[in-house]
Amino acid sequence: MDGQSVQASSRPAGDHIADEIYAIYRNIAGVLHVAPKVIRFVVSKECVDKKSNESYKKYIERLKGKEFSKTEWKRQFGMISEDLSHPDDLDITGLFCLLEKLSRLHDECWRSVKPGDKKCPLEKLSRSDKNGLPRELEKLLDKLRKVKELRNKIMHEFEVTLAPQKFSDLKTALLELIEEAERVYSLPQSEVEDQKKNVHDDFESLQTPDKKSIYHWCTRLAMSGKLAVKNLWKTKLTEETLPLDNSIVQRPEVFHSLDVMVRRSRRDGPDGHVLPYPDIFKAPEKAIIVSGVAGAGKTTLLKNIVLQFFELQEGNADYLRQFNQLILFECRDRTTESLADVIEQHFKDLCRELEGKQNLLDALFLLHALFVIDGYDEVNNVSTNVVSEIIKKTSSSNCRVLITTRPHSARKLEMLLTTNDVNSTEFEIKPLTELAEQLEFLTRYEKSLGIKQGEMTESFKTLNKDVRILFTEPINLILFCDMHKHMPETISSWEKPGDVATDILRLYKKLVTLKLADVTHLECEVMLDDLFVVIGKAALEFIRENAVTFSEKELLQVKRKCIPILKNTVECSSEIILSVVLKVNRPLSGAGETTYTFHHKSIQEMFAAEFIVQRILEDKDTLKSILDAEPEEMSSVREVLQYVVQGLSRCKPRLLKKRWPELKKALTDAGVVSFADWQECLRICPDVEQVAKPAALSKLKENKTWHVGTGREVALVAAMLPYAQPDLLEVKIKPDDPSKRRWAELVKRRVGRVHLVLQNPGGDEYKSNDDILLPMLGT
Ligand SMILES: Nc1ncnc2c1ncn2[C@@H]1O[C@H](COP(=O)(O)OP(=O)(O)OP(=O)(O)O)[C@@H](O)[C@H]1O
Repeated sequence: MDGQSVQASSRPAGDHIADEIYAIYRNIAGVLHVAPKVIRFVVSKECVDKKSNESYKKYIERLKGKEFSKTEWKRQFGMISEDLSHPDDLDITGLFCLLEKLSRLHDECWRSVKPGDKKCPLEKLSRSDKNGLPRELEKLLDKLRKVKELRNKIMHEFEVTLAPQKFSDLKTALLELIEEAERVYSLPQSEVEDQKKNVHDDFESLQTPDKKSIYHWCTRLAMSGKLAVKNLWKTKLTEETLPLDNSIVQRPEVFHSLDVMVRRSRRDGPDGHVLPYPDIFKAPEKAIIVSGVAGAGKTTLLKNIVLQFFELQEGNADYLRQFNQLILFECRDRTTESLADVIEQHFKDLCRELEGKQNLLDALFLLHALFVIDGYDEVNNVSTNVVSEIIKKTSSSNCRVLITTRPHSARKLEMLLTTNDVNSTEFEIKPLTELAEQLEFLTRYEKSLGIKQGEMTESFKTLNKDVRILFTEPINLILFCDMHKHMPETISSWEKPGDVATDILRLYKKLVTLKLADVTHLECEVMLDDLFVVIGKAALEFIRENAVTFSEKELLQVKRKCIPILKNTVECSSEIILSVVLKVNRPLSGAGETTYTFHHKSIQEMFAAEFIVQRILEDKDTLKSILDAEPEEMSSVREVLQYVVQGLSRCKPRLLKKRWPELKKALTDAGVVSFADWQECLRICPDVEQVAKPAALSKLKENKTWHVGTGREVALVAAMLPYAQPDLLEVKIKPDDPSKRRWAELVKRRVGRVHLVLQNPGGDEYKSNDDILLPMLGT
């Protein structure tokens, strides 16, 4: 439903609108209320052998003579929850799925029983139809399909939603369905007449819209809901301000269409199946989790999906047609207390009407709405209630949830969904590992930022492969744009990945210095270091509480701490510094107070890490006292600790060695335990042997065969081999993928065989691949 009003031709506009409203009301109530009633009746006839309190799962298991595992059930009956025993909560799609699967299963039952051989579990359901012939369900399913198709058109295409003719089409389709059911199930004439009469009565009662009915509110939403939400979000999401120099780009212009990998279970990691991101909506599950490391592009993906929802045109973003309303909520929000408040932000005008808020909420859950929730890893005491409310209500509605999270909170999220009986599938954002993808990504920004064509991409190509593996996440590519703009000379000096992170903080200092130079001639270097410590400390305090937004009041406290440092420089105000480091955030919903954030959470984490590194360098306090975190706060500082390890390894490797037991304990307390966790650490600290060791040992514990498929994995395995050797090492790579240095390290460190499969690029099957083969000579 598009939510646009079609203009009247010759009649007064008021009349025409009223006609439209009536038509929408009837159509919606028809598909949401009357049609499911009729289909439920048919389903009840198919299920005469099911005991009334028996769940469909138990019933099907009884017929099949075997139990379903959770995953099997999820795969085959995604829409039907495991303990559902009555179809009241199912809409037309769910009912269709149930009837289709059950009828096929019943046919299977009859086929598997030879006459006189064994007892058929179906005692009441008859195999013959009214004419004594073997029952044939295809025609019934066709009639049902017709109803389902009508429903889809009414719910998804606004021109159809307001077409009066569809109301009578629906009635005809339902009456035909009843007649077909009469034949298949040999129904007595009186029962058929009763059913038909009910349909007539229901359609009659819908002739006069009832303003108190929930379908009236569904109609209101269909008329103006989408437009209201579009007005709320479109301008706010269309532009994107880049982290450091506040350049503005148009989001749709720079959007790089990301791929995702399906994750069957958290333990096994992605199953290697790569899909374009729109395919996530093909999953049958109600909840879609999109996970990805810091800066992988989760929020950006959501924002683009929201924008595309408002621009639905023929052939574009078809995957969003299944939804007719969209609600966006950010877990970092610390002021919106309930789902009703979220609804009010989205539909201000409608909510002004009496009982509007509650009615809209109920109507939304009847319609096919998509709840888009960003950043579950950032959930706080307030937003957790809103998220729980959405998930609870989703379980018994037609809505779906799309929710993003960093990987470490995915397990908690999955549990929240499972306990609320909402099934889910997780998709992990695929890192941009290929040079071609990275260049394509940068080219868009080059164009949007007005940089000479090829200038930035050429500079990127000069990076050695070892450094390039750091740029597999969008946030790092964005920071590369900043580096290219402000400190192009440093790019050529990068030899190792660790060189890059320090330069990001240097870049901030340079930008603040430039700003300060406008107002003072004083030497700022020491002062800047002190200010960065104050800001880093504040960054850490907020992260500990899982807060990425600060209120005006909280910002004031930081400013106060800056004042003594700035005491001699009258002209320098703390505002100048903070304006470079922080960005002003008007709440996306337009309601509530203005807040402040770092340009990106990763940058907040880098600042916090820098503060910790400086404190460790003083070598006075324990890490525990520097972190000052409660046990339950430790998981929030996980990425910060990784940056600390990286920073220390670069500036004082000996100190890192000395403080490693403390750091390792802190990392473990922060939840770094499995191989996947250590691997993530190793991505940020690729040359740190202290990290490589636990990564290697945990990997070996999980698997004795190691697979290597990308240049990034070559580096990872090369770092781990000194500490553990797998039984089998299978390398399947494109010859140009790995860095020469990392590949040579891998070959040298491997004790035992390497099973190597080289995937030469198409058209170059006879490539010599000397770079890969040379290090292997003599091994
Ligand atoms: N698909 C994309 N196309 C273009 N730019 C992107 C894309 N994804 C991310 N970016 C850029 O990278 C930055 C970081 O991405 P984003 O904030 O979406 O990451 P995230 O995964 O949500 O990170 P976090 O977990 O730290 O919140 C964005 O501000 C945007 O500039």
